[in-house]
Amino acid sequence: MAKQYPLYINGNWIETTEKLEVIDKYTQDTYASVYKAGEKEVDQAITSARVAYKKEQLSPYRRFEILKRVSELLMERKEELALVITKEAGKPLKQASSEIERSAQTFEVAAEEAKRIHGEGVPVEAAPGSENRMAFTIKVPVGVVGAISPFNFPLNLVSHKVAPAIAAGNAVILKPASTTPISALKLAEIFEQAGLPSGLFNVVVGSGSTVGNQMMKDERIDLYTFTGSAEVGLKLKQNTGLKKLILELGNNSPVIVDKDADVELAAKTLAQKSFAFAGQVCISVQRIYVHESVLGEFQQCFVDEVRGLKVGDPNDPDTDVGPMIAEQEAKRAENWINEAINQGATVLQGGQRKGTVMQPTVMFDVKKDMRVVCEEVFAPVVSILPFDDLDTCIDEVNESPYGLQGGIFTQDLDRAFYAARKIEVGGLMINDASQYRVDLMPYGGVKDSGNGKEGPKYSIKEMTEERLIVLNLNK
Ligand SMILES: NC(=O)c1ccc[n+]([C@@H]2O[C@H](COP(=O)([O-])OP(=O)(O)OC[C@H]3O[C@@H](n4cnc5c(N)ncnc54)[C@H](O)[C@@H]3O)[C@@H](O)[C@H]2O)c1
Ligand SMILES: O=C[C@H](O)CS(=O)(=O)O
Repeated sequence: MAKQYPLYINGNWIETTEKLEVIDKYTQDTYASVYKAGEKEVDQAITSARVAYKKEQLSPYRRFEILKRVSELLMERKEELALVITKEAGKPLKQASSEIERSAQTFEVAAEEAKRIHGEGVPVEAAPGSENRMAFTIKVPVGVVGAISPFNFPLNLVSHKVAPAIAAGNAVILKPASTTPISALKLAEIFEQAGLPSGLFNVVVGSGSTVGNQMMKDERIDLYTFTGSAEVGLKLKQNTGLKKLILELGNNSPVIVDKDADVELAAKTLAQKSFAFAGQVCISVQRIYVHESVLGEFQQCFVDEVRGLKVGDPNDPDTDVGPMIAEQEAKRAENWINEAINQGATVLQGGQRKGTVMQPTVMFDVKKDMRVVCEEVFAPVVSILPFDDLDTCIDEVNESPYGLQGGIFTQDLDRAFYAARKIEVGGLMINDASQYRVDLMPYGGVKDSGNGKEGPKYSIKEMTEERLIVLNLNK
């Protein structure tokens, strides 16, 4: 029988009357089931977070110790946890293992940051009439953080919310994606083992329209941190009133291969990185703008590399591209490809789908208003778009409503920096794919890709308030 996972509320493992099945995304068999949170459980989770926040004022050093221990335990349980991600998300094993390592890093960095939370001196004595005053700020936690996470990095994107929230002294209620909730429940086990007091971390599983909806309307949550689609991000913005809201949303990442690029480096890097987790990564390369003078060389090398990717069973340690999260998503990608073909596009490689597995696909002869180009494809599909003038290319790059990360391959520093100033993104990679991310760096988008930054140091800034203290002295 498939393993059953209870919810984690106030340090207790809770079984409810309804269960949700978690499917193995490759075999489509039932992998596990999870007890679903109803209104009562969501309410209990928020109440216990509020109570624990008031009661459990952990010192920064204690927060450091707990988060450091979580990081160690993640590494100790790496194999088991990687397998969970492979089953519940369909992520190829080697990419799932790397997610565990990254998650351990996220916790380690957050642990260190817990010891560096401080305010600053404010020179109020410089203002006329304030000569006898001194002032400084302190950083205080926001209180209760409501976190809602997507399916594609079920552990590390949860870690990016929970680790900084705890480092900053907050309590958390997490709603993971209902397709991939097991990693989050495993994290709760690890927190318990690491000694986090009850109530500071709670996991409630259920759909967006029930659990998510209830969370976003509850006045007792002080800050929301959401990663997911722009569509749901907008709903949160419309429903969370004046509460603080961090939004990490979608993208359709551009990368430019300029006339003086190291074409082989560009082609190999982009082929290796663009199809990771079947393109279901928010910073996946989607639009590759290639200078006409290097187009032939790039295309040949890129397509050859893509042909070498191993596609299929995510349990195979050599697999590069596994299944998508659901057949309906793979069918959507297939429809977008066919729609582009009907409008004149050609397929240089791939294009076929078998169940949930979509072949890594390279499109050419595309137009900028085709969905595979202008919307977020979130599938293993990239388009090659030729250009001859860098300014016109940058204008086209910036026509996208999104702006998370992008890239440019060039050996000309002037052109690289020119592009860095002009391209409207949260992060630009020079001589790398848009997918570059290490967990300590500031990460977040502009325009419809959201607002606020993640990366422990930056999330802690978002998840604390700066309080001013002024001393009125006699002399
Ligand atoms: N910018 C980033 O850092 C980043 C990272 C990963 C994924 N993403 C984006 O996430 C999307 C894919 O993930 P997804 O399909 O899980 O996204 P999604 O928006 O469908 O779901 C994200 C989360 O929101 C919940 N949700 C759904 N409807 C809700 C509602 N009405 N109220 C409250 N919560 C609700 C879901 O249950 C899930 O937990 C892509 O657009 C991708 O680009 C962005
Ligand atoms: O899907 C988007 C993620 O933010 C990518 S990563 O985990 O940061 O690499």
